[in-house]
Amino acid sequence: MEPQGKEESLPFSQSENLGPQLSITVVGASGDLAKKKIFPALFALYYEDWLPENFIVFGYARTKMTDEELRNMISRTLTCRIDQRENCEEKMDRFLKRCFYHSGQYNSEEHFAELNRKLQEKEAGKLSNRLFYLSIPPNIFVDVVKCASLRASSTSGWTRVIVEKPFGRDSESSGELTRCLKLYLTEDQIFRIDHYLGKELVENLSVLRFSNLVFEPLWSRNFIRSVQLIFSEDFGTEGRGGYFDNYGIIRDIMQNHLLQILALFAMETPVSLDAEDIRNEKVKVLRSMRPLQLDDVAVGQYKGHSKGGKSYPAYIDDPTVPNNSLTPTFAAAALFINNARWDGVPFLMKAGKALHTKRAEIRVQFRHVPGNLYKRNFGTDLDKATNELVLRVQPDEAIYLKINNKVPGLGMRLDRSDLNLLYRARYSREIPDAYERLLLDAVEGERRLFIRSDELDAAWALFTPLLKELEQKKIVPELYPYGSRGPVGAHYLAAKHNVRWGDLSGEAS
Ligand SMILES: NC(=O)C1=CN([C@@H]2O[C@H](COP(=O)(O)OP(=O)(O)OC[C@H]3O[C@@H](n4cnc5c(N)ncnc54)[C@H](OP(=O)(O)O)[C@@H]3O)[C@@H](O)[C@H]2O)C=CC1
Ligand SMILES: O=C1O[C@H](COP(=O)(O)O)[C@@H](O)[C@H](O)[C@H]1O
Repeated sequence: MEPQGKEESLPFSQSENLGPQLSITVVGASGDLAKKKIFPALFALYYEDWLPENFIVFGYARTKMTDEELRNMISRTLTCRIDQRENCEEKMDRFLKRCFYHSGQYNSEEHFAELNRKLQEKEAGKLSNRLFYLSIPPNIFVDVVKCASLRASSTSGWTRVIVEKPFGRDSESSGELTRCLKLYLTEDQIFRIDHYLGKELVENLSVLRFSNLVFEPLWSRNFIRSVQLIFSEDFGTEGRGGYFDNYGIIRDIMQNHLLQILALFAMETPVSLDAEDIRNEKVKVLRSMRPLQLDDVAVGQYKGHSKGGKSYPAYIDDPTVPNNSLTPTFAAAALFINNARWDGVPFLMKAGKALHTKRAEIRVQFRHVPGNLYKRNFGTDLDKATNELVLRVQPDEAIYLKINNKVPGLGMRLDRSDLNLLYRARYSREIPDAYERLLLDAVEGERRLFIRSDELDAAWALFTPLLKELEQKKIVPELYPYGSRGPVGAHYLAAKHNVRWGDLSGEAS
């Protein structure tokens, strides 16, 4: 049965926190992310009364649109977990009445001054906080931050800016972006989003470790043999090839999403749950990492493939991708943390597009049981008998622990079994989208799940030399068929570190 615990913080309507006016401006409102994620997340928060009673949303982009056209766009494209709920249409009508649009250029102070006038009109002289969500390509981040901060900042409350990734392509460009953003904003105003930090299972990682006696004592090189962070998508870069070719899978997924999970996983116990305490510990992990070498990685790129009468394109078939592109769509890497807790433990990362399945998970493989009394029951492959803790981030969120168990009956036959916490069986409530959690945190000024500039610097310091080497040496990625399990190089990499990929063991729960 689902637990009936009281929520720690209450929705606004229940806490009677009418508070100041909140004005959210989605810059790039005509774009893919705004339609797919941001407006649906705002509506879901509104539906569940998490937003203050007096909030408004402005869309801003170059595309000419009236308020009514923006509202039509939102309701037409809106698909979210609330869709089938009671009163959804009625609530949607009320939500849409709070949505407005202003068309302008991204580098025009005058256009942001016009936006400011419209915002002031709606805010009607009340104490107002303003949140800007930069859902635009990175080359215009600084223009927008400049214009918005000079011409459309709140004069009575706070002004915060959510910045989407990518935060640069390497240490240098990321440092330059940070320097330029800080000409107009303080670090406290910048909310760098990594939506993986807003995923339920990623947030739960610390709860699992720090509030269960059975896990924390095992969380070190003494008991853990390897940690695997796995991201796979069963579709290619369709429609985003132009962006992707300039970044590649290491920048798109590893340097941010997987590395953030690694830092959370491996950090020492923070002094408190305060954002700065947590981020201090994450930075220490990132700074303790062994520099990445070329032989710590395997890269791949998908090629065309036909299956069941259907043909799937190669990466380079995308018209926006040059046909001699060496950009990896798959990478596996072995990372090490040079500290007392993790010395010698491989943290294996694997990320790929156009693979056989869509999945994101954290797999913790434990060491062999020393002097295992039941050794002979496992045959020659003792690796098959090690415990493994799996946090399946998506799809179908779950936490399960692989254990050895006696098959009931006479005699002594052992079996691999799971202690399984499957979220959909345990909790009847829906899991909020990561963007809902992160938007709400930004509104509430909770920075725990956002990336601080020193974390970003440390993340780029780790990956930049490797990325440069791959590019300078023109390393040719190993081709793998669309829809396959990826290049064989990933297996050699794991084998070099004496481990196997848990997701390919055929035992995934
Ligand atoms: N889409 C996704 O799934 C994800 C996106 N992101 C990041 O979020 C941000 C937004 O992504 P997404 O919505 O896909 O981006 P889009 O390419 O859809 O761009 C968003 C809007 O920005 C404007 N725009 C696009 N290209 C240019 C340009 N060259 N110069 C000026 N304005 C431009 C367009 O609005 P108009 O022409 O009306 O001004 C467009 O509607 C990006 O930084 C992206 O990397 C991050 C994770 C996932
Ligand atoms: O940041 C990104 O994430 C998406 C995957 O996000 P998910 O929440 O759907 O798992 C990925 O497709 C995209 O390439 C990348 O930029």
